[in-house]
Amino acid sequence: MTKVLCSIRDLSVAYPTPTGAQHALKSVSLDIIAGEKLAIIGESGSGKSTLSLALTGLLARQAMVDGVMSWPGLGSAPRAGRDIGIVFQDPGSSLNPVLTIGDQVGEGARRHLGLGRKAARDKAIELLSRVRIPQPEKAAGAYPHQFSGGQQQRIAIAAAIAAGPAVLIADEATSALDTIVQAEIAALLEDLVTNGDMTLIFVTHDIGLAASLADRIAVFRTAELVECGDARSVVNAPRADYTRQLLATHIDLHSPRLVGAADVR
Ligand SMILES: Nc1ncnc2c1ncn2[C@@H]1O[C@H](COP(=O)(O)OP(=O)(O)OP(=O)(O)O)[C@@H](O)[C@H]1O
Ligand code: NI
Repeated sequence: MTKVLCSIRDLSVAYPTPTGAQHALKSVSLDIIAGEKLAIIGESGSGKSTLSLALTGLLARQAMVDGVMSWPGLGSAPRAGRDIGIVFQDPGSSLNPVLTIGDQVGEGARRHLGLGRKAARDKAIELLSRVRIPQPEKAAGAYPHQFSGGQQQRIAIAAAIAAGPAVLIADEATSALDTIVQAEIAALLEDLVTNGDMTLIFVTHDIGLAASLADRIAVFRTAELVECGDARSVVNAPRADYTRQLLATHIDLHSPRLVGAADVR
């Protein structure tokens, strides 16, 4: 049975600009199902990050918000860091260069789960091993610059899931990485969700990556949700012209991956 984790109805978000309010989301309605992997795709500026921030409760102060967002699956709005974790494109911006990664990963567990120093460190080591950082005990004492970009992103993911959130949002979390590392991070996210009873919201430009990872795909264009459905149907039988265009562009660029991932014939 499907359980609705979050129900979004007629959500609009606008930002003030010198020429008046500009919509980043326009009357978006969407249900997020508990335990699903939902990909949010669309071109730059379509509102994907605005939706991530609205879900996390981290919208900019000047954002004007209308509509309803309810969390029947949680009972109340999620607390950022506790019930909902988020990782961004650039792990450098979420990791503090002067703190050991053990301290950073353990921080969420200390703050939200009330663990003491020693327990938080043990938890950090467990999480680092879960995101497959080699030699996690040793790694816990090291600083971010001692790791590659892909490893830093794994560390940021470990920190985001430290408090055991129900939802993890990965906002272009793989975009800055090369293709192989990108695929590894996507596989890690998939594994964490499958084995961790978590809902994954995966924001990307890349319909191929969305098709290979997600159960459902929501397609955004200029602040509007143009279609949302089962990943296979969105890829094999898109309803919106815009989705067809995205697929056509993708097939030009990377047809083998998309074909392999989604059985497009
Ligand atoms: N804090 C802000 N203040 C003003 N305008 C903003 C703010 N954040 C986003 N916008 C505007 O809202 C629109 C949607 O932005 P958003 O970041 O949600 O898009 P996106 O789909 O995530 O794009 P990208 O793929 O480039 O990350 C854009 O026109 C953007 O310029
Ligand atoms: Ni974005």
